[in-house]
Amino acid sequence: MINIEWKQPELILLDQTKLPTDIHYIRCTDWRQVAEAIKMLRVRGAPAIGVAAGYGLILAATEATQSNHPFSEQLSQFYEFAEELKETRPTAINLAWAVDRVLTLVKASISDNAITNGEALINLITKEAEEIHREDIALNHAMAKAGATLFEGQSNIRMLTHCNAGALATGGLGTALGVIRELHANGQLERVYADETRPLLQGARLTALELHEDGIPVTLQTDNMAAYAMQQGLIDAIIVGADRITTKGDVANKIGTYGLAVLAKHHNIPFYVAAPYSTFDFTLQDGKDIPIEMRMAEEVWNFHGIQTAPSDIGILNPAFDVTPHELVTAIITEQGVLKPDYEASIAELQSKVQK
Ligand SMILES: CSC[C@H]1O[C@H](OP(=O)(O)O)[C@H](O)[C@@H]1O
Repeated sequence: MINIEWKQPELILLDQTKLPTDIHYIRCTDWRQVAEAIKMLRVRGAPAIGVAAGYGLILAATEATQSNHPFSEQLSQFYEFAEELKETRPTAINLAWAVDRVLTLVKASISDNAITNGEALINLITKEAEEIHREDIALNHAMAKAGATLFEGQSNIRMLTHCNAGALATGGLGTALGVIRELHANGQLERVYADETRPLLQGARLTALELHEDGIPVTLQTDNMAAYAMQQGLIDAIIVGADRITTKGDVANKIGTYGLAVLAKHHNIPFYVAAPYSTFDFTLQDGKDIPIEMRMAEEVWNFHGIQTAPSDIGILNPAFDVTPHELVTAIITEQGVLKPDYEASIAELQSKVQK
């Protein structure tokens, strides 16, 4: 399954809301289609929405430069479109990171008079969007290798994961699932316990699908079974992805992650987070300041058209929660494994990736 593919002049996205039963691709020729796909989680996963947004900017620039207006006005229109794309989901920093990376390059090229027309603008954005995608694929492989170092000498590993941090959440192998794939390839993995991950079931629909297709033994459990699995001694380690990590190591990830981290502490089970450098928010120290996306109520009282609760009651539907750094055993990145003191190890990461 191809998750995201740029085929000039279209961005082809696998509609993940229809998995695991239907393979349906969306052919985006308008940046608004990309924005809708991100908002409705047709494409989802922190790195993947960054990659998709990068390609969405090509479509935005194409529309903005089709008018007969002066290039300066076309650029203003492009910047407006870019901001709308950036605002589709607030928590995953990779979306803003990708848009800002392209905009920074565009503005620098404009000020150097390196681009003076629509064609040059589109070519510049296309190259950068493709580079963001290529980079994410490479980062996933490096992260998988780095994560496997935490399990040297171990075998028959039983791993619990939450939501989907796999190929469907990235441009490549996956973050958490990239490490899982590496351990499987090394013959070290016994089984993965996948939380179904209510309300949108990314674990059941996506992670179980990815692992099953790869021949990796997977056991699906409802989210409220995770505590039982740990209490019964079925879990050796937990590995999850992330949507935003602060400079002191607080981690925003899919709702339910914080509860797993508390349980892991209680049961003395290592709790690992896997994320590329583009998931770190080097401007934010405290996890309580991470904006948490509150999603639509019907995602909780309804699933695929089946009503599962009264529709006129109060509904709480935060898409993410924040795990304090004290509960995180290690953070796996493409640059290596970060361990406490996270302020120091994340500062070292920042110096490596921003030099
Ligand atoms: C590779 S990390 C992906 C990260 O994004 C998911 O959220 P969503 O499905 O709402 O985009 C989840 O938090 C994953 O851990």
